Amino acid sequence: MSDICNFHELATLDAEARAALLKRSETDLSGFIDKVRPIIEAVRLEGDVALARFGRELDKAEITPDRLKVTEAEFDAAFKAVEPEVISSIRFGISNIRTFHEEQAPEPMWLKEVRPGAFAGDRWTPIASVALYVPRGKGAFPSVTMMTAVPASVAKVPNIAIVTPPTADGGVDAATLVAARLAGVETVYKCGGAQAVAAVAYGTQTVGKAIKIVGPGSPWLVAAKRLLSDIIDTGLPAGPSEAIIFADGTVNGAVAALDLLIEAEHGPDSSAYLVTHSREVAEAALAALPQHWARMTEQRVGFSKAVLIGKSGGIVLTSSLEESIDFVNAYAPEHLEILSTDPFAHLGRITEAAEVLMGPHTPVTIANFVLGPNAVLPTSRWARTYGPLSVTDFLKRSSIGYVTASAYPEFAGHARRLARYEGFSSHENAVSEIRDELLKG
Ligand SMILES: NC(=O)c1ccc[n+]([C@@H]2O[C@H](COP(=O)([O-])OP(=O)(O)OC[C@H]3O[C@@H](n4cnc5c(N)ncnc54)[C@H](O)[C@@H]3O)[C@@H](O)[C@H]2O)c1
Ligand SMILES: N[C@H](CO)Cc1c[nH]c[nH+]1
Ligand SMILES: [Zn+2]
Repeated sequence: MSDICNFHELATLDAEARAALLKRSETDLSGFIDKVRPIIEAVRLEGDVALARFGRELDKAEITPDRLKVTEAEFDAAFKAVEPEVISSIRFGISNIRTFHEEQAPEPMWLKEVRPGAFAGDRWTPIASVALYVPRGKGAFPSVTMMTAVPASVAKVPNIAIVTPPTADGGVDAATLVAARLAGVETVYKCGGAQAVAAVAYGTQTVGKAIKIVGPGSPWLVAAKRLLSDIIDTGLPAGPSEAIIFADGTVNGAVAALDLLIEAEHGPDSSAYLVTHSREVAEAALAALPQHWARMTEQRVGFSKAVLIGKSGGIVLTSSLEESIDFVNAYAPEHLEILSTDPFAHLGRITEAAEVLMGPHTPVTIANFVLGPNAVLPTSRWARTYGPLSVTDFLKRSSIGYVTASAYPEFAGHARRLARYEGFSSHENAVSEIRDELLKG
């Protein structure tokens, strides 16, 4: 055992203790649900006044109802406030994220001739409106702005708005505004957490109603999305960040420790494990933690220590490579690093992970910010059914069908028979001789 980081030897754990390792802070949201219910109701009834009040109470921001929308002047000031080098890195990230998402975008329409003279396919069109949630509690997230705004813009959504908590001075994080404008989004509202979800679900005097909200956030946001999911599409479930560093023993354990700390530093509600069957790697990682903590800020040391000695983090020493892979698949992490000199040797057996980052030169940080794939990813084991945020989250699909006169008789015959079997007389009539006669006359 270690007092700086959990060290679980998997073979020594019973089934209950193993199952506990798979839990996340989001697994039980009951404490948050009850507290966000009145926030949602207040925003529904009072609109902007409630948004400003919660901004003052929860974000400790100097915010008033008339300042909820970011102005042109605030955007311009943001470009002056952010260092040119940071703006250049935002441009670099946006360019890669755009390249990735343009490649990912489906063809606007395809049609296949399923039988001679009969065609069927899909058409994709943008959703009418979307709100992008950019967190601002335990950090600033221009990267989340890039990751949500770029695919929305590639999808050509006509109404895109960002919602993000106000800063103490009643503004918005400057780099978030820079990223928004460079990604093509000009509407930004200063509200966060549950009140932001309620604002875009119901609309307020200032905040426009949206039909969908995407973007990650704290359990406050996740709880509100759950409560409002009947009236707004809440997209993929993206809560507190989490990662598994899966090491096969071919890369130095100190590197594994370095990467274990990446997502562990988001907050005490995050989850982070190093999973390896190599005792040497596990012990080297444990030994390296203090030297890495010595180079981190006090706040991030506090968060990552809380994760690594808490219920959702630490080092997991397995008895074989197979057992490591089974653990990874059972955990279904948001981010997975395959820390190996031959990562592709393992990729085929990893089936449950929202993002798989290959080899020692692809740490989570690079994918979080600038690689191109989307870093808004499903958490809390939702990677078993959801993928990363993508262009298709901002589009909807319609089926297209077209039967020509020459193909019609064969299709009508089969459809008629099935309509009669199911007992739908109107369905049957519509493909009977009645139609032939009406079309002739
Ligand atoms: N899954 C992903 O793709 C992904 C990406 C980036 C970040 N994240 C995660 O998003 C989260 C961001 O969280 P955050 O806290 O930094 O920002 P946040 O914006 O989600 O949360 C801050 C908001 O929480 C609300 N809040 C705080 N205390 C409250 C209280 N007592 N009662 C009611 N509401 C309260 C406030 O409205 C505040 O504006 C982190 O957990 C991070 O790990 C996830
Ligand atoms: N790790 C986050 C997704 O889980 C993305 C991010 C942005 N900034 C830092 N990290
Ligand atoms: Zn991160």
